[in-house]
Amino acid sequence: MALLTPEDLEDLLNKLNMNNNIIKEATGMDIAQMCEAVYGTTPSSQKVGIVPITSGNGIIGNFSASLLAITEYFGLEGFITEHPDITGYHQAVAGGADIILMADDHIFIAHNLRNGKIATNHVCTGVIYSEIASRYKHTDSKDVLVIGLGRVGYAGASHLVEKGFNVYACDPNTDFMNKAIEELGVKAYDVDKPRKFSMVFEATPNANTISEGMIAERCLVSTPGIPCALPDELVEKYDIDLVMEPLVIGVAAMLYSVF
Ligand SMILES: N[C@@H](CCCCNC(=O)[C@H]1CCC=N1)C(=O)O
Ligand SMILES: [Mg+2]
Repeated sequence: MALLTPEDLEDLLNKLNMNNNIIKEATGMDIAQMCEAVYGTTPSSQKVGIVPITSGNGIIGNFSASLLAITEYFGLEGFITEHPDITGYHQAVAGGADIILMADDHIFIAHNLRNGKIATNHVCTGVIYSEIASRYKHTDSKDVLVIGLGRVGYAGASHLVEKGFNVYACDPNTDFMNKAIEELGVKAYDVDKPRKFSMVFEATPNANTISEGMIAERCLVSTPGIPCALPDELVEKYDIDLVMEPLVIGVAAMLYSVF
């Protein structure tokens, strides 16, 4: 899984506001409304404890600070514990946190200590970005293209199938592809028989995974990015609404999913 870098997290709130405007324009809803629609919840002044974790590659600069910024963006009180790891976890609980946010290199969780709900970043990221793609208002198609069937892509494809969309998917990993066909009933996107989609959800660690044959003249591409799935020439040539932000939108979904 691609680990965030401090550079990915620079200028986070500007990126959030920019993407929120694109989401509003393309779907008629902002990110808070979208999260509320998906999870049926709203914030109610929960206190969020953010615990830095030193395992694996260790603490990522700006990561905890980004989580605090996101928490406050949604009107919640947040705090970063002075210590990491177990000592930090103890400080978060003793400090009255209702929700704990913490991540090692494999799993990033939100855990609500009051109602027991727990969420992961990879599932919530897949769900919210695929939801954004599916709500594109400039189409009446039910076809959505999902590029990438790893932990994030699979969660998004599953969400779209549940919502009744026609999901076409592609992933170079045939095991991932077969699993999604068998378990979700997605159709394999056939590069030899290109179809042009107005709604695309991409979740891969590679650049330029979207080719010209895949997209309609006017389309919405929704992706956590890192790197960008769209080649520059396509962005110039077509009228593409691109929703691409590496962390905040996924964390917003995590919080709403445990309220
Ligand atoms: N242990 C570190 C955080 C490690 C987060 C690694 N996970 C990712 O980078 C995932 C989360 C969203 C996108 N990639 C710390 O507490 O500072
Ligand atoms: Mg990507």
